[in-house]
Amino acid sequence: MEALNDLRQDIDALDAQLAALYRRRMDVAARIAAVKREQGLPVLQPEREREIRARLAELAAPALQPGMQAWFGALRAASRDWQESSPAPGASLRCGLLGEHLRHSYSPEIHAMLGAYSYDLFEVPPEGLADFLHGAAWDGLNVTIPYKRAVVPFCAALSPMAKQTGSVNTLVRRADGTLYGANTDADGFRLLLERGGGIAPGEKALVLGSGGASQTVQAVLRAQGAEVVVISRRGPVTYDMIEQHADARLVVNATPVGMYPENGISPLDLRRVPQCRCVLDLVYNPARTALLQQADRLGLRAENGLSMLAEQARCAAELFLQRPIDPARTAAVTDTLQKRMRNLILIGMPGAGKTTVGRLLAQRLGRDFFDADEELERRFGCDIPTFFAREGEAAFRAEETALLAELGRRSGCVIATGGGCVTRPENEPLLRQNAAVIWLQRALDRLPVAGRPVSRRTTPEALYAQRAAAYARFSDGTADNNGTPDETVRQILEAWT
Ligand SMILES: Nc1ncnc2c1ncn2[C@@H]1O[C@H](COP(=O)(O)OP(=O)(O)O)[C@@H](O)[C@H]1O
Ligand SMILES: O=C(O)C1=C[C@@H](OP(=O)(O)O)[C@@H](O)[C@H](O)C1
Ligand SMILES: [Mg+2]
Repeated sequence: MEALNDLRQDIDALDAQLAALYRRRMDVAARIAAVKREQGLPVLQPEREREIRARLAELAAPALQPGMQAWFGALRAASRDWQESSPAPGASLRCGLLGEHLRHSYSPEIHAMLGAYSYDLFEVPPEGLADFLHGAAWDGLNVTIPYKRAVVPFCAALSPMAKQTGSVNTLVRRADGTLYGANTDADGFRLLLERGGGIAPGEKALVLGSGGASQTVQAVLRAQGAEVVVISRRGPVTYDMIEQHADARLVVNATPVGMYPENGISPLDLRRVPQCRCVLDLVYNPARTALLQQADRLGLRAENGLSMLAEQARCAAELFLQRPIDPARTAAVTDTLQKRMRNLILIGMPGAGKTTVGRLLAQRLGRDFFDADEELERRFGCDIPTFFAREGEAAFRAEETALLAELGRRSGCVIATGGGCVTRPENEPLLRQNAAVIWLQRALDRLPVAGRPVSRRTTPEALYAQRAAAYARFSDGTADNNGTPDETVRQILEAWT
């Protein structure tokens, strides 16, 4: 007979090993929790649970199965509780954006995708700046206008780029309480430049504007060996001297010209820079400024400032958290933001379902909905046939264009247009500046004509022949509306959100 005590020693030793394995298992579980959190995955994934149970079934004799499955089931439940409650790294950090007047900022949204820290907007008047920086309300900050230079004297140490440009957009309070200032706008612009195809040493780049953002852009371009010419209204090289730099290969807009709500204005006619192959606009609202739309038309590479915004935030988050964040996250953040910011605009034949599908789509997305025709009827104080009869089509089109200019500069809305909005070429940039424009298609014999003055004076076939090319030119893609409105909405959600 074996001695009971010896056997108990064996059991105790095994328990000690199991306890050590348990600790290791929980450590791995916490790391899994961090990855899941970063990827937005739930802790419990039933598919994975099924897989594990099937695998365990192979690992013990049938007689041991019930007990072992129960035991591992309890282990996994404890692991899930642990994953739910394990604190995310940085969860206790208080970060935010420092500025004087912070209007709508995308930074809280972006940082929510990058880390678990809190992120607030800190509006501080100039006379309160020193107290705020010395105060205890924050651990890490992004800095914006007008403080990027003003915070430099408060820093005990600066990153090389912050030192070189005299501009700080990221501040962290270090363990010893002193402040470290960095310029991650430079990282952001480096990425934007790369997306635009880069610049070769000796190539000429025109930088529009001479303010803070321009200083950072210039420093990055010079570091890559570019010949930088700064164009500004009052500097040594003004806009009327551009022809002397017609050999420039790259144009960077570092002015706020064309930025919301001043949409539609361009700082420069790109035809004056005939050798240019790429245009980078630091503006990201609207997504396609007048400058970038012209670049598109001329067949040039064109990039807005959204990826720069996302990359400067990712690099700032690395400093807040003191750990690396996968560079691929920038593309994911940019994509999410771009989809959230842009309008979804429906165009297409009268009666194709723009109003019906648009309203439903907005409802599904929880977005604001605007129907151009309804909006005009409200303004006219009468329905569209009455307005057509009284004022004529030209007057209607003029009002429609003015309305599209207003609606087109919004963000994140669903907009149903009137079927004839493609008859005026000037409406195209208004619609496209900040939107995915979707051509809604429905069989011509299903289109109603009642209440539609244009449809009543012609046939759907003739109207379609007149307009099809314009619908194609104005749109980024199509959606088929021959099924139910629900099906059409699903198609659009799938492809465009
Ligand atoms: N997918 C669909 N299935 C059935 N009827 C539809 C569908 N889409 C639109 N309709 C109907 O067609 C008519 C015209 O739709 P509407 O949304 O007013 O078109 P639009 O705004 O493009 O002129 C409405 O009576 C609407 O209910
Ligand atoms: O096709 C057109 O020229 C028009 C279409 C109508 O809108 P729907 O497309 O919503 O019917 C309305 O804007 C107006 O009657 C002119
Ligand atoms: Mg309509």
